[in-house]
Amino acid sequence: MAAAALQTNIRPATFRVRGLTKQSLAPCRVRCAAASPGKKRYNITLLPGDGIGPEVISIAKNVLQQAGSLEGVEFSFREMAIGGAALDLVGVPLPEETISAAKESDAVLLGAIGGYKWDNNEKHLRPEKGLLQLRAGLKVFANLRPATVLPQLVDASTLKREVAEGVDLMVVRELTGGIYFGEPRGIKTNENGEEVGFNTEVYAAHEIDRIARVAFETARKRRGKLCSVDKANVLDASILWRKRVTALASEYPDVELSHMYVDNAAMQLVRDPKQFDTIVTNNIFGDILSDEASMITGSIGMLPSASLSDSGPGLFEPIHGSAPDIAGQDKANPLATILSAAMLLKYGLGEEKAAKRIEDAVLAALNKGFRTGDIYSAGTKLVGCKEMGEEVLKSVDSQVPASV
Ligand SMILES: NC(=O)c1ccc[n+]([C@@H]2O[C@H](COP(=O)([O-])OP(=O)(O)OC[C@H]3O[C@@H](n4cnc5c(N)ncnc54)[C@H](O)[C@@H]3O)[C@@H](O)[C@H]2O)c1
Ligand SMILES: CC(C)[C@H](C(=O)O)[C@@H](O)C(=O)O
Ligand SMILES: [Mg+2]
Repeated sequence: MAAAALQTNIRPATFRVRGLTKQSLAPCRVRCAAASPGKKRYNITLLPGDGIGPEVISIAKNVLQQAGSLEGVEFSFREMAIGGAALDLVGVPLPEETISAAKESDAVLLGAIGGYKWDNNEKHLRPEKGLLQLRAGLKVFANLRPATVLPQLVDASTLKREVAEGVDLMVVRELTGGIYFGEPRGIKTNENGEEVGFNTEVYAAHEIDRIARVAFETARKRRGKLCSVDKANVLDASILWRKRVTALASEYPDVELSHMYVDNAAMQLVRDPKQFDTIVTNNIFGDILSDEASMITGSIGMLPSASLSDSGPGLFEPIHGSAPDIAGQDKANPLATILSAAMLLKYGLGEEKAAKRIEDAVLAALNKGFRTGDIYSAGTKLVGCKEMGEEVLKSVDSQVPASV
C-alpha cells in the first residue's frame, strides 16, 4: 500500500550506474539499455517534497526532458515522496520505497522539504530528518554549491555593482559528517535538574581527506585557488581539518591553498567576494556560507547544487528551502532547480551538451528580461514561477545545437 501511495509515473529501472571516480569526480558513466535506437536512457528519481518544491520540480522536469530530447537523451521519471509529504502519506519522512528508488536510479532531483505544519514534530519525524537520511543513504559527502553573479542580475544583488560584478565562486561543503551527524547528541537533564542540549562536531581524517581532494580537484579545474574555511582557533575538529587539508596540498602544487576562520570568511564574502575561487568547508559552515553567497548573486532562488558520492547516483537540489511564505502562490523562482537539473546532466550523467542547453536557456530567458519577484529590478518583466519556466522551455526549444 505504501509503495503504491508513494509512486507516480513509475517505470522499471533498466540499467545500473557505475559511478563517479574518486579522484576526479568525473561524471558517472551509465550503461544504457532499452532506449530507442541512437538514444540514451536514464532513470531519474524526482522528489518534489514540500512547499514550493512541487512547483519548481514540475518545471525542471519539463526543461530536463526537453534539453535531453534535443541531445538524444531520454528519461524515465519516478516521482517519490519525501519530507512532510511523506509524513502525511505514510508517517515517516524518508520511506523505504523512496530511498530504494533513489539508490536504483541514475540521479535524484529534489525540490525542497519542510514547513510550518511539521515544525513541532519530534526530531525523528521532521521533514529535515528525511533529507539528512537521504544524503547519508546515498553517501553524497561532496556538495558543490556554485555562486555566480550573472551579468544580467548584477542589479539584483544586494551588494554594490563593483563588489558583485564578476563573482564566480564554488562552495565545496562536506555533507554527510560534522555536527549534523555527530554523536553524542540530544537533550538531557543535568545534575541541577536543568535541561541541556548538546551536539558533537566530529570529523575523522578520511572524511576530511576525501572532501579536501574533491575541493583541490575542483579548484584545479577552476582558477586554481582554494580557501579552506574552519574555526581552528577554537574547535578541535577544525584543528584536525586544517592539518589534513594542509598535508594534502603537496599533491596539488598547481593549487594555491589558503586558510580562513569562518567568522572572517562570512565578513570577507560581503566585503570582497571576488577574492574567492573555491571554498572548502564543513557541513554547518557550508550551509551558512552558501546561503550568504546566494544573496551576492541576487537571490537564494538562483543557487543550484550537486551532491556527489564515490559511486552511485548523485543528488541534485536547489540550496533554498520550501519557502512556505510563498508556496502555492506561483511566486517561486524556479531557476535554482532548473540549474540543478543542468548540474544533474553535467556532474551526474556526463551529458554536458544537454546541460549547456539548459544553462544557455536560463541566460536567454534572463536576456529577454523575464524576472521572478526575488530577482526583479526596474525595467525588467515580472513573471511568476510558471511563466519563467515556460520562457526557459521556449529558449531550450529555440536554441541552435549547443557547443560545449
Ligand atoms: N534543502 C531543503 O529542502 C531545505 C533547505 C533549506 C530550508 N529547508 C526547510 O524549508 C523551510 C523554510 O526554511 P527557511 O524559510 O529558513 O528557508 P527558505 O530557503 O525556504 O526561505 C528563505 C527565504 O527565501 C525565499 N525563497 C527561498 N527559495 C526561493 C525561491 N526559489 N524563489 C523565491 N524566493 C525564495 C523564501 O520565500 C523565504 O523568504 C524549513 O522547514 C526548512 O527546514 C529545506
Ligand atoms: C533543511 C536542512 C536540513 C538543510 C541543511 O541544513 O543542510 C538545508 O538548509 C540545506 O542547505 O540544504
Ligand atoms: Mg541550508
